[in-house]
Amino acid sequence: MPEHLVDPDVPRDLHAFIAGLPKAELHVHHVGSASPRIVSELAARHPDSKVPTDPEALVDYFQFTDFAHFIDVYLSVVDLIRTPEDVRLLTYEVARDMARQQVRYAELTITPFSSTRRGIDEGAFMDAIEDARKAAEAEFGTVLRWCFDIPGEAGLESAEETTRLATDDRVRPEGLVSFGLGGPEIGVGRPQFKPYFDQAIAAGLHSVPHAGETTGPQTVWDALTHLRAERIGHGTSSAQDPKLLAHLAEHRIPLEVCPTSNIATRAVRTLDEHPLKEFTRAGVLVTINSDDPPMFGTDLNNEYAVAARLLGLDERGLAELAKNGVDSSFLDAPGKARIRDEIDTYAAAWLSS
Ligand SMILES: Nc1ncnc2c1ncn2[C@@H]1O[C@H](CCC(=O)c2cccc(C(=O)O)c2)[C@@H](O)[C@H]1O
Ligand SMILES: [Zn+2]
Repeated sequence: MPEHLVDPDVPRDLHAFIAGLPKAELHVHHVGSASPRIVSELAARHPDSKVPTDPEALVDYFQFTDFAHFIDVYLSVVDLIRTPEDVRLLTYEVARDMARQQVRYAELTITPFSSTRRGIDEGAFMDAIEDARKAAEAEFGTVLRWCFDIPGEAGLESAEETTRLATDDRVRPEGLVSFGLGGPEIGVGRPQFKPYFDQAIAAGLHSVPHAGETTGPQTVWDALTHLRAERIGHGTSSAQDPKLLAHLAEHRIPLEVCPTSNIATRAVRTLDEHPLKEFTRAGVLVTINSDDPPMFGTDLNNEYAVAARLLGLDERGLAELAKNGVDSSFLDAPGKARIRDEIDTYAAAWLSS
């Protein structure tokens, strides 16, 4: 593990336990998962870009003054992905990084609109991700599924296009399981996306919008009411509304919590102010995720270490947290049972050694 990711407040032993713990990741962005090596490789291929080619310089480049700055930088990395081969390489390498962290199953959020509008052919794009998905499963044993998200700030044209790509049987990829909405929330109300989510849900997709990351709890209510959200991306500001917390707990709507992301984008001031503990205290089902790990200088294992510290968890608690991820996923029942068993077997062996 990189030394900067060893939380001194978490015992070394617990870090080691997390590193080997089988996990599911439910909230992680495709382009946002590009490792510094991949980003610098792509930046070198496309020297007209403002993205640094030196991995050291990337660390500074990935320091964000606020959420809008983060999205600017994010889009400069999106600009580096220009060919179906870039897409395939990125997807395959992301799966390799996941496998190293014992991620058995991941729902990867992809924004196909951003690629098709930049000129990548839609059929070639779908072939590239599917090809990488199959290779990753065969070679690394990591099962990937897709969430296609609308980049809300790009307007209803992006909603229209994303919905078409997600629902047209001639283009939608086999691995697609869910439909999302990302990007800035301020000035991008959730209700306007209802018709698109209705279509996606009618086509069999699960609804997983981002909400309450950079705006208040009303956005989470809107995602539940208008977009029929089955899980909430972040949902951070839900902590401000006890009725909402009770609703999420009662209806077992999981939150996809990404603690380090919230600090890096300055959605939350410090980790100690992060509401994760308030969520669990209110009985809300939480899952732990990494969002855009290299951009936020983190990885999924580190997010589990952060959660262990914020929630005061030991090995048993961490195993339960990993099972929350599995239970909240859109994997089929036998697949869920298999990973749950693996977690139990791993934890039992660890605790008896
Ligand atoms: N923490 C996050 N919270 C929210 N979203 C996050 C997070 N991390 C990553 N994203 C991704 O950022 C994209 C934003 C893309 C976007 O806004 C945009 C606007 C105008 C034009 C274009 C374009 O492509 O031309 C794109 C989202 O779709 C989402 O997948
Ligand atoms: Zn996200």
